[in-house]
Amino acid sequence: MVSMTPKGEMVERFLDFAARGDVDQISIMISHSNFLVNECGQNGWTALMFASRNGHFEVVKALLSKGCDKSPVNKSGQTAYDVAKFWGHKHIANLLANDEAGSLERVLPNAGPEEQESYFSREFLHRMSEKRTDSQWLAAKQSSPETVFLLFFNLNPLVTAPADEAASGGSDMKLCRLRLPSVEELLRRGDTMVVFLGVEKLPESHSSSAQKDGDDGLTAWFALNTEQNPMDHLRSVDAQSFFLKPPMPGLLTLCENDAGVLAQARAVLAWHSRYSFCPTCGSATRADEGGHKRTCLQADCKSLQGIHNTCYPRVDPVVIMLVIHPDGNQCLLGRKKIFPPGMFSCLAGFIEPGETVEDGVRREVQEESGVRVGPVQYIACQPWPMPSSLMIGCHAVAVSTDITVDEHEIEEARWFTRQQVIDAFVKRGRPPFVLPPRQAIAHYLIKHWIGINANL
Ligand SMILES: NC(=O)C1=CN([C@@H]2O[C@H](COP(=O)(O)OP(=O)(O)OC[C@H]3O[C@@H](n4cnc5c(N)ncnc54)[C@H](OP(=O)(O)O)[C@@H]3O)[C@@H](O)[C@H]2O)C=CC1
Ligand SMILES: [Mg+2]
Ligand SMILES: [Mg+2]
Ligand SMILES: [Mg+2]
Ligand SMILES: [Zn+2]
Repeated sequence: MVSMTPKGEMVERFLDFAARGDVDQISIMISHSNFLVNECGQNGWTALMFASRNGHFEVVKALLSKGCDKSPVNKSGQTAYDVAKFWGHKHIANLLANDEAGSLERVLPNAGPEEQESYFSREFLHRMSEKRTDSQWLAAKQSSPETVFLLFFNLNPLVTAPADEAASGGSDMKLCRLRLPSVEELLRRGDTMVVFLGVEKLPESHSSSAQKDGDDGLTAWFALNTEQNPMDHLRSVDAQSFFLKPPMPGLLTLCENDAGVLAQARAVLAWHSRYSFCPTCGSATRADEGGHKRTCLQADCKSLQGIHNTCYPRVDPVVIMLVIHPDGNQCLLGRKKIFPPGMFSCLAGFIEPGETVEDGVRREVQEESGVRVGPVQYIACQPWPMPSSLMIGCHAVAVSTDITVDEHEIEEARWFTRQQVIDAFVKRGRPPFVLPPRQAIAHYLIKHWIGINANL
């Protein structure tokens, strides 16, 4: 054991008071020895970092009032602000945020605390769920020339490429917005699935004076899916349009604006194609409520009693997590055999019945990598229409570091340093690995981690 100088001992005592939130002792010690406010202990942490880690607002305030410097970083490159933010002490982070030393947010503007818009999450339609039971209104909208129809063939959407495909690098595909004359024949066919998606949101200035002849002036959108080739039944469709497949990576090539409505439509249509018979008794079912419900036709079926949740479209919750090494300076990424060469991503897994998000994170990480996880923090989520997952994105702190991969699920898992991750982002030299695509929440979780670690 290395012996400490009297000054070193005093610093450690001061830091201990800060970590424990003892504002009285902190104030007494500062009044005798003001230099303590900027001292760091053997592990490289200042009193401000300890107080920020443990959420001691009064200590942070006392330290700041004595002119303590907010800019020092610990061995992981984190300021006190980063530490407060990571551990979810927002009021402390706000107090520290006025610091000119700031964080990487200026460099990585997406790393802010505001709600994150993810690919597949943009909603430009108002779902108008109250209209799903209004069959007259739905029928009127289905025969209106203003109505927009999106067409799917075996769940693959009809799209057009941007005019200058080369310039857009093959992305920014647009969903074809078809009108009634194009799809009239398909609508008459009994095997076409029809789902009401919503109406276009109106500008604030819209008033009821826009209504004419009993028309509410709202533009409705529907999604259609067929399992028979629809080409012979379509009229006046752009010759350049085509069905986008396979879904991965095809669906990631849509423009941001269309990705959200695609996610909504595809998930509901996929549910219809997988649940055409009653999952309880096997009888035939009928699509109701604008395609948002399936009702069993067997009058005494159990599915019609109590909470008949089998009758509604499914959403499967999936946890996806960036696991951070106990040293704060490395993260755990894995690769599945089906990933493109060199790509590593966050671990992920389906939540099991009766499980919390936090427990799901701990179980999946341990199953797939053998690493044990302590604190878990929710970061952001993303609908993932393959076919209808909701990705719940978290950061999680490891409490063990040895890796044993479950070879059925993961080919390899490795700890990568922050520097290696940054090299992968900026593609410096020969990057040590390839990041998941920017449209995937895994990409955001990794970027967010770099963003909350300032001063890199
Ligand atoms: N947006 C993003 O950034 C990312 C999205 N994902 C998505 O997350 C989802 C889940 O990730 P994944 O690692 O595969 O999950 P898991 O680790 O839970 O493993 C999936 C396997 O578990 C079985 N399984 C258990 N429960 C379910 C369930 N409720 N539904 C389906 N299969 C189940 C299946 O086995 P079997 O097939 O043998 O029956 C499946 O292959 C996938 O859809 C994946 O595409 C994953 C990573 C990144
Ligand atoms: Mg798993
Ligand atoms: Mg998994
Ligand atoms: Mg699983
Ligand atoms: Zn039934």
